Amino acid sequence: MEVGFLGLGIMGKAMAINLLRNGFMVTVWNRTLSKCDELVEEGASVGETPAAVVKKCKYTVAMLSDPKAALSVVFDKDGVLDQICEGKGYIDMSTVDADTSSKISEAITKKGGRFLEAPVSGSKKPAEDGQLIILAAGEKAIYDEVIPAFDVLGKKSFFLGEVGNGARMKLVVNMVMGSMMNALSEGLTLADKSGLSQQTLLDVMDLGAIANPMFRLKGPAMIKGSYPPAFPLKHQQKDMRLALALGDENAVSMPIAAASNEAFKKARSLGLGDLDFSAVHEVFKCAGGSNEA
Ligand SMILES: NC(=O)C1=CN([C@@H]2O[C@H](COP(=O)(O)OP(=O)(O)OC[C@H]3O[C@@H](n4cnc5c(N)ncnc54)[C@H](OP(=O)(O)O)[C@@H]3O)[C@@H](O)[C@H]2O)C=CC1
Ligand SMILES: O=CCCC(=O)O
Repeated sequence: MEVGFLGLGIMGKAMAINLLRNGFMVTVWNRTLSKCDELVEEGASVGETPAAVVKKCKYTVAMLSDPKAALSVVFDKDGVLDQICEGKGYIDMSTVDADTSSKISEAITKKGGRFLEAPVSGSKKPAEDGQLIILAAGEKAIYDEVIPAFDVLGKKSFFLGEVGNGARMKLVVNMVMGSMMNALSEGLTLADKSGLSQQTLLDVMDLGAIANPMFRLKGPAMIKGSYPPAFPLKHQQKDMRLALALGDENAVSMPIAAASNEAFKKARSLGLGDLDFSAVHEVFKCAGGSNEA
């Protein structure tokens, strides 16, 4: 199967490499074109523009930072819309809101193309290992056709119905995850200020009902103040913002998510946006003071 891939950031690069290593022919494009070089070494071809990629491939996948990027790659000059037509499919795996996804879907289908949104749960390592969780929605026929690619990228795919449901599900999941990260940061800071060992706190939690892979993976690095980016904090704050907007639309009160969003915003204002989202811990350390050296 020949697949186009637009967006070679942390996630897109790992996903495109996985496709190449599993026998797919992949044509890549990235706004910063030099990022395509590593993919070429893995056997990819390069398209000069999103339109050139769509022209060449029956299916094109996008993995872009946010709604602005997702819209720009479709609607701008030399974008996806220039070449999308009957017989071609566009699969947007970026995390965006349902409105953005619907706008893209409408424009693609108006030109005879087919659209699937398919945001993912799972971060850099699951992307490298083909262990993502895929939250697809849109046209079922294209979903069925691209299952071989999803089977390479992920460990489980869900088809959630009409366009927008994949985006909504993804935002709810990340809203919970972001709030959990804030609770962990607060707990680590409280333990430290109370004279307790932060590592012992992690050990205790890992044996009980609130044990989870995220605390296990991120906790030890957070104690050390180390935040190499797997999921950039600026993207987590974007997801919190979009989840809060979904709450507004549905009159759902979300005080925990709102407080967490404030902490992520504060972290961005401290220049931590490109670090891992666990760097929100620094906000709590600043507010609470730290007994760590
Ligand atoms: N990292 C993670 O753990 C996860 C991320 N996600 C979601 O996946 C998406 C990608 O995340 P990730 O790979 O981490 O992000 P990165 O920041 O690493 O990569 C973002 C990508 O978007 C491109 N981009 C940004 N703005 C524009 C624009 N205006 N026009 C064209 N391209 C643009 C970047 O291009 P350039 O290289 O030129 O800057 C880059 O290819 C996001 O929606 C994120 O929320 C979902 C699950 C997990
Ligand atoms: O959107 C990012 C999700 C990160 C994760 O699921 O670990």
